[in-house]
Amino acid sequence: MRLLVDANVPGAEACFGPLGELVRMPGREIAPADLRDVDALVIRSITRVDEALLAEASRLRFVGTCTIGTDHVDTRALAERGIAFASAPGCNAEAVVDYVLGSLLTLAERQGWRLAERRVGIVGVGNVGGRLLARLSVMGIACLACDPPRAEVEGREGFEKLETLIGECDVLCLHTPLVRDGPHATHHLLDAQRLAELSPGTLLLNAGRGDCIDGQALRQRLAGQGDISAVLDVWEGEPGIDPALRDLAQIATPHIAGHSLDGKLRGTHQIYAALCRHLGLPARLGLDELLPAPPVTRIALDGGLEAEEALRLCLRTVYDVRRDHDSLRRESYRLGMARGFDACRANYPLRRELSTLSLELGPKAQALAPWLQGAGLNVA
Ligand SMILES: NC(=O)C1=CN([C@@H]2O[C@H](COP(=O)(O)OP(=O)(O)OC[C@H]3O[C@@H](n4cnc5c(N)ncnc54)[C@H](O)[C@@H]3O)[C@@H](O)[C@H]2O)C=CC1
Ligand SMILES: O=C(O)C(=O)[C@H](O)COP(=O)(O)O
Repeated sequence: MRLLVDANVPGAEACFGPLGELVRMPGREIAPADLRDVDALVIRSITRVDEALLAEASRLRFVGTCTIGTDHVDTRALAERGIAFASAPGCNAEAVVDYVLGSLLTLAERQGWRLAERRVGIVGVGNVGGRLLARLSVMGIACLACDPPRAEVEGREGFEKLETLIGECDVLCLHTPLVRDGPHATHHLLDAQRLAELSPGTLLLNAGRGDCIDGQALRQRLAGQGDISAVLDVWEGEPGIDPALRDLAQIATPHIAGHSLDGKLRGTHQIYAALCRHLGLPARLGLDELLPAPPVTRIALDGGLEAEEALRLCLRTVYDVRRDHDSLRRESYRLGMARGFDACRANYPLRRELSTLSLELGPKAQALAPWLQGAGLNVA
């Protein structure tokens, strides 16, 4: 069996090597001719799998994406050809929540506010939004949730309209998939009109898909009135994103919100397990065998910090979102936008999830235990 695997899929040799001949390629460069003799294709979000890519893929029987999002895959075209498909739901959701909390606490520090004073609106309450809602709620942060597809199935209780979130929240977090049509389409979900309705002082964060916001309208809103802030991890036209929008966003990162090593290896392992099932083989390799020990495992706090400061400190021990903001600026100036954007992602430094950190609290810090545990730390 011949497997073609994106060069940015970690753990591929250990997982897929024993199953057949492994070929690695940068995901954006995979072309129809590369699939001629390939039986299984393993990708991330940057390889568009459509009719054109499949034109010469007569041997292809399995496509797996080690990502949550699937908008880059024409699943109907695969089904029509009898090609099995698998994605990795939830694999990097914890990493995205770490990113969101790290970004909010960074802006709170820069702009002089506290998370406790803010009401957070979460749009898209699935694996990512649901975990974010759970963590913020245990931390006592007021939240409103909007998820019309879930409300339709589960009932409206606990869900609000997008207009309510826009009118009542200080922070709006977008965690929706990109859906181009149908009753719950998300393409330009935040269009010029909805962006205009955001109250002054609102913080808008997008870690879903870039096309869920009208980027040109957001640029105009940020540049024109300068009264809202934006944290953007995803963009229209990646990797050649709008440099003006990059400069206007308070935090601008190159689609790395989910890029913890834990999240990426979970994604690889989920696709490995799906491919083994497809082949009727046992998945012999466990996820634990892929994950290395984290470089920092314990941190001790003795008091003198209030809860949000303590969380900011712990988060920055495992992951500092400012590093990714700085590297996008630096690399996009050095190499040009598209090459710089992709270079940050290809050379992404080691990042572990907050849950890999155990926290020891001295007697004076014990009162913080439930709040910090709710935020995602293991409190010893
Ligand atoms: N920036 C990054 O690195 C990452 C981005 N993502 C993106 O975030 C998206 C969400 O991820 P998950 O939570 O894991 O996906 P999920 O599929 O578990 O949840 C998505 C939720 O959005 C809801 N939704 C769909 N249409 C909606 C609409 N019009 N308005 C409000 N809610 C709507 C769905 O009902 C669902 O509950 C992914 O589809 C992916 O595109 C995911 C992981 C990493
Ligand atoms: O899981 C998803 O969906 C994502 O957006 C991924 O975190 C993106 O990973 P890459 O494909 O950009 O490596």
